[in-house]
Amino acid sequence: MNNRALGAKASSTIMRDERASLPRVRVAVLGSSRVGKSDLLYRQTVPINGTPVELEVIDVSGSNSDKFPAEQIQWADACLVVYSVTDRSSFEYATEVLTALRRTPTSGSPAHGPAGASAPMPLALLGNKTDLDHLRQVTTTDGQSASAAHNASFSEASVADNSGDLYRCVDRLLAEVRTPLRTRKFSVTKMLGSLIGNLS
Ligand SMILES: Nc1nc2c(ncn2[C@@H]2O[C@H](COP(=O)(O)OP(=O)(O)OP(=O)(O)O)[C@@H](O)[C@H]2O)c(=O)[nH]1
Repeated sequence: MNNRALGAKASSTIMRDERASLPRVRVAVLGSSRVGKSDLLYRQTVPINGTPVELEVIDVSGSNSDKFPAEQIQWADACLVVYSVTDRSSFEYATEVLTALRRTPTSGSPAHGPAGASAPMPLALLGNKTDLDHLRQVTTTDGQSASAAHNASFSEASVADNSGDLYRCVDRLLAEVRTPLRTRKFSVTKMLGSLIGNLS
């Protein structure tokens, strides 16, 4: 193995080790077929309320996109429900999913604190494919009303355009996820820094 390969291996090990110790936040993506879910999926380290967490955005619809994945959302810390603004039936399915999610008791997933101390699951509704405005079957007002009725945040985006709307939508959703306490580390450096700061 040459130095470059060794270096790459070492840094990937460090990244893996760092990631392994981070609290994990999982966002479940739900929605009908062909609404654009696969472009939404990612995994990366992000800060939530100042704490770095390992964020996973995962499609839980599986092969049968029109069946409510009750079991798969049990581990989720937040849900992102997606429809296409060009497909009325995908919007209707999204509103059914929001209703079902609001009825589903939240589990004791790490980001929601100890089991039993359940807070409402943070939900976001996302209308995708706004670049196809001429084919619209769902108005912005429809989306806003449905999200307000289910206490979900609302965004529209063109995921294909990669305009940053998606990240703003996920950011808003994450702001509602309580910071996981499970593996938060006590920072001696920070504590010393603030002590010295207070003394000087
Ligand atoms: N015009 C446009 N097309 C999009 C956009 N997002 C996704 N698509 C297209 O929509 C089609 C379906 O996207 P997918 O990501 O496969 O949809 P999905 O929801 O994962 O579909 P399933 O795997 O069947 O559940 C693809 O051809 C995408 O290229 C968008 O913002 N605008």
